[in-house]
Amino acid sequence: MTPARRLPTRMVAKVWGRDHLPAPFAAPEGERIGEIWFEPPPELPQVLVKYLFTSEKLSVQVHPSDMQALPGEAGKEECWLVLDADPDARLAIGFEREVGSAEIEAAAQDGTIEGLLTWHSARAGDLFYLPAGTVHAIGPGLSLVEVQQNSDTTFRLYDYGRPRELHLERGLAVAQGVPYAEEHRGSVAARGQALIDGPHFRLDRVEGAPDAATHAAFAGALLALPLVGAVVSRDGAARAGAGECLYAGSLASLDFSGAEVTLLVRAGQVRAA
Ligand SMILES: O=P(O)(O)OC[C@H]1O[C@](O)(CO)[C@@H](O)[C@@H]1O
Repeated sequence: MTPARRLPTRMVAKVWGRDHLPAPFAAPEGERIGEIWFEPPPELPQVLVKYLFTSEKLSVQVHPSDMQALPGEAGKEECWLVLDADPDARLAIGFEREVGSAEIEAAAQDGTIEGLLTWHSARAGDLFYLPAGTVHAIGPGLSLVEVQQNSDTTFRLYDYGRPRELHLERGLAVAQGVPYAEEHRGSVAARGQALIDGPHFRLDRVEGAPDAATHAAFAGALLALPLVGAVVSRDGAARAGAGECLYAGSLASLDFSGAEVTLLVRAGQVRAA
């Protein structure tokens, strides 16, 4: 088993990102940072974890499943755990009513697609799981952790006239014109510790040290992201504080005595095609 180590981060500038990030993050002078990625380690290549910080809307977009992805691409299911939200922050997931492909296409072209989507209010602790094919957009004023399949395959349907590439044809081929299923929405208050146990990844939120059930659920390779406090490897070689991410070969190799709130992530049972 390779020793635990802190993962390198990658800051990604986005038109919808922020000039000023909440502590402990800091955007380089003059850069509008939207995403902070933790580079997936070779021992756990299936999942990618990012922080997202918005000041404007993301594109209206959709991702393919593994089955729909072309060679060289990967499917992308994702979930969002909201960390902080402006009082009026919202995100769009799914349609208000069933819509056909022709209607989605026309609405993407004339910009009315925003009005066809369901805009959900978002507060700290809210949780949203997005199966592939779910049309979505994240609104301004949100800080969240995104756990996703390790894939960068995004099809933009509409981008508010911003000069970025659209992928209408491929997006329409995978977009599901249906309302968002309520079962995919949750919260820390309602779900407690085990937040998502899906085909592609598992996400837990642990306060203090993990209990026996969590140890059983995280027997193999995992990522530990402290939100409050710090996690260290028992050999003392690696440490992560808030805003950082540790890779470890097993949960048992980590010491949580300085941890207050930590996210744990591991791969699910389905391997990318
Ligand atoms: O195309 P945009 O608006 O930059 O959004 C892309 C981003 O949206 C997300 O898919 C979240 O919905 C991120 O994983 C991705 O990097």
